[in-house]
Amino acid sequence: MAFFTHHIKRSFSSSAVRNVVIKNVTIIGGGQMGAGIAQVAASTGHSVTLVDMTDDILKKAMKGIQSSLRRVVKKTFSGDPESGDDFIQKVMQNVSTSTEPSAAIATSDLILEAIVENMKIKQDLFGFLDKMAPEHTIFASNTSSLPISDIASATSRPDRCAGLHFFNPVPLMKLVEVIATTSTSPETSESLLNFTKALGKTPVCCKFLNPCLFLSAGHASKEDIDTGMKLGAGYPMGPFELSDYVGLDTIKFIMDGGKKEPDNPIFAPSELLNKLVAEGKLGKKTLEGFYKYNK
Ligand SMILES: CC(=O)CC(=O)SCCNC(=O)CCNC(=O)[C@H](O)C(C)(C)COP(=O)(O)OP(=O)(O)OC[C@H]1O[C@@H](n2cnc3c(N)ncnc32)[C@H](O)[C@@H]1OP(=O)(O)O
Ligand SMILES: NC(=O)C1=CN([C@@H]2O[C@H](COP(=O)(O)OP(=O)(O)OC[C@H]3O[C@@H](n4cnc5c(N)ncnc54)[C@H](O)[C@@H]3O)[C@@H](O)[C@H]2O)C=CC1
Repeated sequence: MAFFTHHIKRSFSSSAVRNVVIKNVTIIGGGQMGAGIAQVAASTGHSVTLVDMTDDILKKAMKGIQSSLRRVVKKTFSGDPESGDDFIQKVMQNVSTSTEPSAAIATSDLILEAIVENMKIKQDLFGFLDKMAPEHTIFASNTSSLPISDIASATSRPDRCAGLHFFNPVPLMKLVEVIATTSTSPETSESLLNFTKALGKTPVCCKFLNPCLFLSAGHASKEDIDTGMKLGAGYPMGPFELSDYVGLDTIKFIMDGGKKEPDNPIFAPSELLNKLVAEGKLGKKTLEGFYKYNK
């Protein structure tokens, strides 16, 4: 089990002299995390633009948001389905989508990146956004494992860059890490902290499992490990189920990122994980990973 040590957690002063009140949010990357964050931000009255590479991806993201909202509304508006439908409609009106983000960026208070877990691609994106965004705009990354300071180094505004690390599934998980680098200004941290609270979330720390370590060491089958962690440790999912849920490509990016710590067994390469990713078996999203899933 490894903690995300790249992420420097801090306590933030509540006496910031001035900060940006985040109202307009552009989210780059409409995959499972970006769509979930868009849903929560829109549900709490923020104006959201969700950006991805194709209209098809964005259509799928909007469909996902709508069906997740239906699940939420079933509980929060039980007994009053009409109000539930109204709520969904209002939330959906708060989200627009685009493959060409320049107009949204020009009015954004926050640009939150939730694209593929790759440093070069994230740096390229941040460098590009830096040229287009207004001066006050804060940049945040949802990265699982990459150092925020390296991503921020692609911009001319490291004081307005930070990590904002949500957990999957975003609509249900209360945790968010607000990650300040040594360059992040207190005002930026304060703004993000206030934004996080406005979303109804709480900043706490997170932990992560490398299940392949246990499997390759021959300790047990994946089924037994998952059962043990659920029944014995009280986890809602075992590590293999959770890895499939997160996405094995994302898990591999995280593990590969650990190469900087070659002596740390947590990041030991896993032949099984590499094989599954090479075969396109990325977990739940491709209907096969460690386990097989029905549509
Ligand atoms: C990689 C990183 O950088 C960091 C990370 O995110 S690590 C991942 C962190 N996430 C976790 O640890 C998740 C662990 N898993 C869980 O908490 C649960 O298994 C789970 C909430 C995902 C699913 O719960 P479950 O009981 O197995 O399944 P299910 O019955 O489908 O869902 C439970 C409830 O949640 C709701 N739900 C599940 N997913 C939802 C979603 N995306 N949106 C809205 N509601 C959802 C369901 O509607 C259901 O509601 P009811 O109780 O009213 O029926
Ligand atoms: N999956 C998880 O459980 C968690 C993931 N994260 C992090 O969130 C980020 C996104 O992860 P997921 O949503 O799971 O990935 P995903 O694969 O579901 O979605 C990524 C999306 O980004 C899009 N994209 C890639 N490059 C782009 C670009 N240059 N411009 C616009 N869109 C682009 C892709 O088309 C895709 O739709 C990663 O950094 C990941 O490490 C953080 C917490 C949990």
